[in-house]
Amino acid sequence: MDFRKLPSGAVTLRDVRVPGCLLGDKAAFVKRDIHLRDGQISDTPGEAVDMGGAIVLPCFVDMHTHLDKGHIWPRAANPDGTFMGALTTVRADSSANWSAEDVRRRMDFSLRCAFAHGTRAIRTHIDSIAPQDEISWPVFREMREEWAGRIDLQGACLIACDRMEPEGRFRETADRVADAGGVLGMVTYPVPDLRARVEGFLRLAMERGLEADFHVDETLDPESQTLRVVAETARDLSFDKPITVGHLCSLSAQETGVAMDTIDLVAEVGLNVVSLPMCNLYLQNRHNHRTPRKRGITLVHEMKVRGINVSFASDNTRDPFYAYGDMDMIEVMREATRIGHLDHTGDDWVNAFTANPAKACGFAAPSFAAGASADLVICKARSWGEFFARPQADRIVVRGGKQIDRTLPEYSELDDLVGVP
Ligand SMILES: Nc1ccnc(=O)[nH]1
Repeated sequence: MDFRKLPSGAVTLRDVRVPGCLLGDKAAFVKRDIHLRDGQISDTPGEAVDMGGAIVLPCFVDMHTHLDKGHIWPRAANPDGTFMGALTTVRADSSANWSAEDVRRRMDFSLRCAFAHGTRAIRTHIDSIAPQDEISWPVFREMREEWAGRIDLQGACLIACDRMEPEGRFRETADRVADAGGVLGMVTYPVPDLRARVEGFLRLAMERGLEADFHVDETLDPESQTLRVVAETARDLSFDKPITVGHLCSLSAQETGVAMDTIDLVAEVGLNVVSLPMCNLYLQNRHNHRTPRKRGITLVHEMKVRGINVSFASDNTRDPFYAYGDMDMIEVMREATRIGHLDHTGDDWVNAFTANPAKACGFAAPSFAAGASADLVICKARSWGEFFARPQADRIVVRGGKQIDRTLPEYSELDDLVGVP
């Protein structure tokens, strides 16, 4: 198997393995040949290439990112690695530096990384405390257009619940989001009038026909139970668009009965869950010079058995909320598998990086059927053991039937924006 170059015309990938769960098959992998022709998966063979049993995955969906914050680290490092350190550092940097040009160049950098690693669709949160919404949303719209056909982009506004005034300036932000075809997003903390705020927020979404996406309980304080308020309010309002809830770290610190009761409610209301294990591992349970004891990942196994649509995503990249990351969903798979013990628990977790996030966000479902767009990631691994043992840096990414150039952008491109390390 030549892992450098596929032929440029119609091709048959001979002897590849597709995860069975992506084909509705119970087997861990299904061995088959895949024909690519005219940009699509085809029934008609092309030039045969022996792939030696390589795993083929559909391109990834990264449903929770922050492209507007990406790569500010060199000029805005988190001083102590904590959540508060992240919040205050980002606030200062955004008010000082987030011009349209600054946001555009950093977003484009992240999109090029994501594309090179094999991601085809991304939802990004966009910090939208006025007046930043006026700067970042037009940039997002430009980028979405520029990247159409390579990466499908969705935007969700991001604002803390105590800054979100449903009768005030936030109405304008909601209009801007609606006008851009975006998703209404908010961070929930345990504030005294949270229920009224969530209700006001969801009513704004309903009036505009918008989906909702919440950052919820990103803390290990077991008393932070805003997930219940989001679920109950959505149920009481009969909110009928998809809702995504992200983080949910505090569930992992709560007494089991309390947490399970809340998860049952999440299943009943049909919320989509996205876990961000890399960012959680970085920020949660951090006290300098003390070894962390907790991982912060939400209760993904308990959710999965209850039929909740569970996904994983990148979250932040090289910013104060997460110092590392490269928009690489195979890194997310590797880390999530280690952090959350996704191994030894069945063979269908790959859905949580492909089909589940597509469903949560309404992106096209991955498909290996003839006629589907040929958007594939091919790895030099014949089992999950081989797959997870290496970073798959030599993967092939095929988009629209063609192998893409996977060269990553150089960090030095951003030196004039963010400083030289
Ligand atoms: N984990 C995060 C919470 C809030 N904002 C972010 O950018 N990231």
